[in-house]
Amino acid sequence: MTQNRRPMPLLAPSLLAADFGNLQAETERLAGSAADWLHCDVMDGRFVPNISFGIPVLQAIHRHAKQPLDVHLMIEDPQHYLSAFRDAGAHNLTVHYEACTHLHRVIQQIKQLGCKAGVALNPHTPVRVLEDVAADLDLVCIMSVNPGFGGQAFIPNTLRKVAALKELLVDCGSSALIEIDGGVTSENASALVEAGADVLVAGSFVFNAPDPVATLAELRAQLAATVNAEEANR
Ligand SMILES: O=C(CO)[C@@H](O)[C@H](O)COP(=O)(O)O
Repeated sequence: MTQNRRPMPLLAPSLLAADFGNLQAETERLAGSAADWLHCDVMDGRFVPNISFGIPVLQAIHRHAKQPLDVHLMIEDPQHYLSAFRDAGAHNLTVHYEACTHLHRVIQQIKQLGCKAGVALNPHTPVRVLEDVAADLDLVCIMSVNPGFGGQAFIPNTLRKVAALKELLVDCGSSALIEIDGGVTSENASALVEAGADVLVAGSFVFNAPDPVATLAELRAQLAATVNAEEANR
């Protein structure tokens, strides 16, 4: 029996770590890079103890972006703002499990808007809470730091969580991608992909590097080697 080749993991640099004074240049320089998506962190100062940017800034990023915008809403009551973020250019809309009383309804709303629907889980939230919505999801984002700030240390328990989520998605017949967000570097990227991650978000590792475009290319090459080695051992 022939087994399907695993798709290459996607890279989503987080613009939270970019130079906000030069967002046009920061976005444009990623145009020809190994970035598959541009990760945009929206924070409201309520769900998380920080405020980043909102709809007008997302609109501005979208004007200059060549890649789809992967929008991570770290906000309370996201249901009130979904269509505004879609209109501003969001391709993926990810809401937090912890911020949604009526999560199933919010997921349906995102899909009705024509966006890909994602749910993010804080580090303390077990993956099993997604059992009854997994089949409807396009993306599950596992937070590997506590949300709110860039530049934090990766939480090692994430690796166990990725494997548990992979199992849950298979059991539920879900084709949702597994995204990891927070503290991702070349040190943990291969282990994350081996555990089952499909999308890696990296902020400070990319933007604090002397050459973010070269860093993305190196990460892409590293992950290609990881996947190829995995295929060779199957
Ligand atoms: O959502 C968040 C933080 O809340 C992340 O997207 C960070 O922006 C990732 O940044 P690094 O941990 O890679 O610096």
